[in-house]
Amino acid sequence: MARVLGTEGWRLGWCLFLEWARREEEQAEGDGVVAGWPRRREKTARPVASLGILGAWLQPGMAESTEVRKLVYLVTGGCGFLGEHVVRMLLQREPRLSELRVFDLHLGPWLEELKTGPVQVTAIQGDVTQAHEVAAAVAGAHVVIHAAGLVDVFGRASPKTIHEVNVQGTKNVIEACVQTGTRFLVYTSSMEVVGPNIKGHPFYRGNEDTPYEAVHKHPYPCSKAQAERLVLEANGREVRGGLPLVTCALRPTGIYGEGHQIMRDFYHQGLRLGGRLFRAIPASVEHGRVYVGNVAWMHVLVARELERRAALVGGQVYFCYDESPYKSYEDFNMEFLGPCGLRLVETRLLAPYWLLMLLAVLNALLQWLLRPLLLYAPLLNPYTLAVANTTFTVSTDKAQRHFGYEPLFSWEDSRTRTIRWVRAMEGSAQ
Ligand SMILES: NC(=O)C1=CN([C@@H]2O[C@H](COP(=O)(O)OP(=O)(O)OC[C@H]3O[C@@H](n4cnc5c(N)ncnc54)[C@H](O)[C@@H]3O)[C@@H](O)[C@H]2O)C=CC1
Ligand SMILES: CC(C)CCC[C@@H](C)[C@H]1CC[C@H]2[C@@H]3[C@H](O)CC4=CC(=O)CC[C@]4(C)[C@H]3CC[C@]12C
Repeated sequence: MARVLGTEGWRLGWCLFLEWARREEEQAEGDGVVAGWPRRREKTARPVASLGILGAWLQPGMAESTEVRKLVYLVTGGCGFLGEHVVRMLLQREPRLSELRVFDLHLGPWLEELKTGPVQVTAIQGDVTQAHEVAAAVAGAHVVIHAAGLVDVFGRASPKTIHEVNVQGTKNVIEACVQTGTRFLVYTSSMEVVGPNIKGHPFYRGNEDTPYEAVHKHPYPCSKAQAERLVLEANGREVRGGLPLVTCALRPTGIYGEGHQIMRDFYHQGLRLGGRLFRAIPASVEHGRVYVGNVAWMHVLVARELERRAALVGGQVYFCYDESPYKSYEDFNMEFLGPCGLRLVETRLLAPYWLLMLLAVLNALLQWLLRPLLLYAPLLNPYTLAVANTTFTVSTDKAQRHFGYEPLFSWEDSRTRTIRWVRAMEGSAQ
């Protein structure tokens, strides 16, 4: 990551240093936001001041860097499936990072190994529904990537809890930015904000401007849609110090890759069924998927560009896309599970759609009946069946046009990495 300074590098380094010194000086004079960046907490406010003018170049691991490390990022939900990839991507690809705060309800042990590098990694165990915890974590951060959320379409959590985490949690993040002077906020939204809708209308290779009747009933897409609206409406609000908040929302389709719990579930189910999975969804139904590394990369890129291209990117939504092929949900999973020894058995004649819907409704009924005794939350319910059974794919270049996004991982890379991860799971069928 660190590059050796040549003549050009020194010139660039010197310019960056002057700009850094100017901002530090302005920050020391005023109480609040200066030149786009808010004041940092005292603990991290002047990490190099005592080392003198060349202090920044003398920090371990920074001596040869062309960039001055000065930015503080906060990732909420940083220990989740996507969050972990965002955290690792920031450490690898954001050379201006000085501190990375990882905020999550449940902290992962893997965070420990990240604490030895040049970036200060601060693990914060906290709850987004608690405004004071969020404000304390946000204070002094330059950029917030808000990926925390309750991803539940199986009826594990109550609609109230989903709303509290996804909507109230997002409100808390926005208010914390406003109160503390943090100017840049990236929200992890979802394709579910658009669809599939309850009428089962197809969305075929659509983009951000494709008209679609977005009607939600399920608590998860409802909450994501509300939270996304709050984030976009907050764009331009004045934050502490007088400068405007710049926000945007990324809408991934179905994310896959290392750490994907549902892929793990399908894999283990296949093993239990003697290496077989039974097709439930017609192969002709296309379901949009995107590799987690590319979703993380898009977050890192847009966060970087929010200041420079505030007028263009602020208040915008972007589908998260890459080169993953358009396939049905099950056929796509077989791209990884097939090479790991599972096969997809064709059962269309045995399991027509009406039968699947009947089973899904029965599951929902059982869930309701058993709720006082135990939590029954199978993958198949009327909502998941409708989502899996409705074509929903995106085709867009908006992120490429607005902030230069190109997938970092090719389809071949994404596939290879995911297969390697499945194979590494205990009890591989190979
Ligand atoms: N998995 C997918 O296919 C997609 C996910 N998304 C969105 O991406 C984001 C991340 O999702 P995943 O990584 O898949 O889910 P995940 O469940 O693996 O990660 C979410 C993280 O948020 C944390 N969290 C939950 N409640 C919290 C609270 N009250 N306070 C603090 N942290 C809390 C969890 O502990 C978890 O680490 C979510 O906002 C989700 O809506 C969007 C599109 C697709
Ligand atoms: C045999 C069954 C019919 C197959 C069930 C598969 C389902 C569990 C999954 C099919 C589509 C998935 C959803 C989709 O990828 C979009 C999503 C976006 C999000 O923001 C959160 C996750 C999810 C709702 C995802 C959940 C699992 C499926 C419903």
